[in-house]
Amino acid sequence: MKIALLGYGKMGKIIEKIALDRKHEIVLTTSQENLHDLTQENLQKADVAIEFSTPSTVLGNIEACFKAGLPVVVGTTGWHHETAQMKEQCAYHKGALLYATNFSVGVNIFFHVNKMLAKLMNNYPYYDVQVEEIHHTQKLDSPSGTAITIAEGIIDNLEAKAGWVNVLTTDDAADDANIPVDQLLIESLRIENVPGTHTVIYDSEVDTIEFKHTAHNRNGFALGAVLAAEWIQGKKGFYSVEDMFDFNK
Ligand SMILES: NC(=O)C1=CN([C@@H]2O[C@H](COP(=O)(O)OP(=O)(O)OC[C@H]3O[C@@H](n4cnc5c(N)ncnc54)[C@H](OP(=O)(O)O)[C@@H]3O)[C@@H](O)[C@H]2O)C=CC1
Ligand SMILES: O=C(O)C1=N[C@H](C(=O)O)C[C@H](O)C1
Repeated sequence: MKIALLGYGKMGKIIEKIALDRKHEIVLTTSQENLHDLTQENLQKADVAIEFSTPSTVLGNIEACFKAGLPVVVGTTGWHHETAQMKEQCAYHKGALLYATNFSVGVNIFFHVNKMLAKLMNNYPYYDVQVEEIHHTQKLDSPSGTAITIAEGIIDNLEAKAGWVNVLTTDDAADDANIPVDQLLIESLRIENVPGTHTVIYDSEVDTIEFKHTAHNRNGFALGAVLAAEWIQGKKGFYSVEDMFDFNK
């Protein structure tokens, strides 16, 4: 498979290595330095694009792929409020897009169990719940896309919570005193070199239940993105990673 890497930073470089190990070819890489290479002609040399850039550049890159008729796998986070618009664009261009806030198998298992746990916790209303995410200090968006997916999984399944609010803190003690009880707190912490840690915390007066995923490195995210690029070949439509990792089977 011929791959265009849109965004060639921490993730783009690991994706390149894994793609080459899986016998794929990289025909285009783009970063801020060579944006002039992002032409229809260059995109059309690829079978698929893998997009890991920035929240402010992702939408333009997706549209460029749609216009070039190129399927695109999107890992960039921080654009969840534009999902409906991108779905419309995808349909208009008869494009193919697969998006995940997190491509690792472990986190996708976590997403699945998180929903089951939230449903169960309706029976135990004396537990309050919050989400904590920790990432490296270069991260541009907060909360993380993964934390938003976790929060949505809780809100859709736990009657006590109707929405989420984010607090970005520098220490480990977010002041949640002013947060309405029907809102789910997502606490974001930024600590050097942390690839991504997410914890769902159910707390009562007598105990605490913690459900936690810790990424040891970025390889799991990158492998999932390459698997998604293989999966989307020959497909049309707007997909989420749940279509690829179907845990309901
Ligand atoms: N879904 C998932 O599983 C995961 C998602 N992510 C997300 O992926 C994104 C990228 O993460 P990461 O690689 O760590 O970030 P980096 O900052 O390391 O890399 C971002 C890259 O995007 C490049 N870039 C900037 N503008 C453009 C543009 N217009 N077109 C193409 N590339 C551009 C930057 O170029 P330059 O170097 O010149 O500045 C840089 O190479 C983030 O949104 C992050 O949250 C991260 C890990 C896993
Ligand atoms: O920026 C990152 O690094 C990561 N971003 C994704 C997110 O926002 O959830 C996925 C992963 O946690 C790493």
